[in-house]
Amino acid sequence: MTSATHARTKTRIKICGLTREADVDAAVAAGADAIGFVFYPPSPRYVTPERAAELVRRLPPFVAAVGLFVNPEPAQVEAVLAKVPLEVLQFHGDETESQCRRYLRPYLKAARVRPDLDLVQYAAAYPSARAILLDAFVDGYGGGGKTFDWSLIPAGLAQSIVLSGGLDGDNVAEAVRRVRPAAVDVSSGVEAAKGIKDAAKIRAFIAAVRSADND
Ligand SMILES: O=C(O)c1ccccc1N[C@@H]1O[C@H](COP(=O)(O)O)[C@@H](O)[C@H]1O
Repeated sequence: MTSATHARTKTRIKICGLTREADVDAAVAAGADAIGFVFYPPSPRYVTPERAAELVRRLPPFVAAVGLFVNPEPAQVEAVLAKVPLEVLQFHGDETESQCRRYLRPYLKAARVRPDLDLVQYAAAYPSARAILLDAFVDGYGGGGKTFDWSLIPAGLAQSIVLSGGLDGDNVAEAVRRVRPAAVDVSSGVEAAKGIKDAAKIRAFIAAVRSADND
């Protein structure tokens, strides 16, 4: 690197929907920045607070635990927070800003992207969000392994972007080069089956992000 070139800020990487010790260990070993636990009971990746607490204990310092919720009752979030030391909350449903910020934790607000969604207006409704997580619109709220048209992402959103939706080891480098998100989030694209991660796919995903960071 010459004095005229600058290293890019590295794209943060979240691996979501973990249910097994081996998958947590694989994600950490591969260099994930954050691990996500799904507290949405209809999801095949759902974990109980007790199970998530066991898995979080394996995390080294500075790997963040993220809790994913869809339209939760406050009592559900409080019950999880009483048992699981989560650094960040992820709201993937139709929660309002005041519903997201009542827990006094950094949070990501998911936008389910489709052509008729005004993302600038959407992001403006969540000024307290740490980032807006962009996911494809799918039935059932998320985790569907579906990409969306990245050209729908406007420049100059007020918050940082976490890009998700159908990312995998084959497409994430292009996604990072085109969107330059603050972070990427993946579930289906690093799985052998729903809720069962594949260590080789996790490694390939993270290597692809890092190669794009260096372009
Ligand atoms: O993973 C789930 O089961 C899930 C359920 C409900 C809402 C969101 C969910 N996952 C999140 O969806 C996006 C995209 O995931 P994928 O990579 O396309 O499978 C991601 O942010 C997951 O955290």
